[in-house]
Amino acid sequence: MKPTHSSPESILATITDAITERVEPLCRHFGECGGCQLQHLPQPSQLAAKRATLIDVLRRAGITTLPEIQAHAAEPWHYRNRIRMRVQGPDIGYSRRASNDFLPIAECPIASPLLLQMAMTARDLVRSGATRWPAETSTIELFCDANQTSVQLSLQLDATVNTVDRDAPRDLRSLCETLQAEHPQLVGAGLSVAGAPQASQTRRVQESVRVEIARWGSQQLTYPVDGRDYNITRNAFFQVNRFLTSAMVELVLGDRGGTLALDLFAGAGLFSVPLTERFDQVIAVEIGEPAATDLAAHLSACGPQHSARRSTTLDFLQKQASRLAQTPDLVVLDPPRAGLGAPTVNALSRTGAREIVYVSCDAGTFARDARSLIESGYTLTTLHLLDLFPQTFHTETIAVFRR
Ligand SMILES: C[S@@+](CC[C@H](N)C(=O)[O-])C[C@H]1O[C@@H](n2cnc3c(N)ncnc32)[C@H](O)[C@@H]1O
Repeated sequence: MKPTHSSPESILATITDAITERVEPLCRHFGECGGCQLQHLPQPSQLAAKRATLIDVLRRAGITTLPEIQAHAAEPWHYRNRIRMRVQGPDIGYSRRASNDFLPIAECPIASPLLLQMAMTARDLVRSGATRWPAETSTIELFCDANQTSVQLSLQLDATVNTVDRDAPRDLRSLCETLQAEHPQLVGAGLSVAGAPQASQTRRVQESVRVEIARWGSQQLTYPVDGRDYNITRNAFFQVNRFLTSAMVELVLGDRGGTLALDLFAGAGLFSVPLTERFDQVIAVEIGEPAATDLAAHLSACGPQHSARRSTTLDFLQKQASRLAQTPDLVVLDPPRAGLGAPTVNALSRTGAREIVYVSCDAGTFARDARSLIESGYTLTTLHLLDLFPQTFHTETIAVFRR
């Protein structure tokens, strides 16, 4: 196998340089801001570039026989249901491109319009002295449902549990009440500081360890997808593109059904819940909190035959999967960017699963894992490319493997 020398991002940069069709970027911050890389290309060219990158990355991993790549795209602007911004003084912004320097921003056309408006309102309220950020606020995160009916606010402080300002909970309440008067969609908020990670946690989970020190309002919002209501706790993972969530569920489900399905890296259960309508038994595995608690609540409402396990995928596969009553008909995998890695692929293939649906947000680790799955006897039968992150170089794939 030829080693991969270039990252998918650098391959994509080379491909976009070769595309001659250009459009005027919509955002005044484009070029300076680290968030978007592709606003100068029309969406079909962005998709073409992502398709070429995917093929290239798979080829470099030694996978040359590919099914036809089926592309899926939706509205390329205002799609993000979650934005995470930096706070500096009264201002809100992102990081400058290729730098950690702060860039104050006044617009973000990939964000849900309501979330951007709320961020700007909060900034203006603080600027005017009507309220203030809790001392040491470094990050603001806003999360809404697809229809922008409810919003959760998270503030993160650059402090520890021991150094946090005693007025911080009161400042949070004042900020939320003032903001809610302008935007009644605000349903809840939380204030957190970085917590010490535990040695047993994976890198992805360690990054997100937060200790919540104050709360306001409710802790969840209801996120309807295809007529199913998901109750999502403020900081739990949820797919970020509000226009493509339903398409993702449809692609993962297809016309699948059977006796046993495993949903690994299950989050709050976006795929697990509809799988319970098609399979006699669903076992869903998630390690991160608060997603694991949301998952357990969602699955317990689906019937006693279905279960949520709070575990890493690898631990589950190595310690519990051998005790399964039957071979899984289906395994759904949706890992973070780090992908699976060899130990997980090996443990997975020992389950004998007949079909694997692998949802990936990183072409490089997907290509590595796809090669390992093929070497362990699976065939890549279907490949979808979703434009989940328009205007950026990020790719999302859904791949089906069978044996
Ligand atoms: C990309 S998200 C997918 C979630 C879910 N499938 C969805 O669509 O909402 C990945 C999830 O895997 C969880 N996770 C990260 N590392 C894990 C591990 N080693 N074992 C199990 N879950 C893990 C994260 O907390 C996160 O909820």
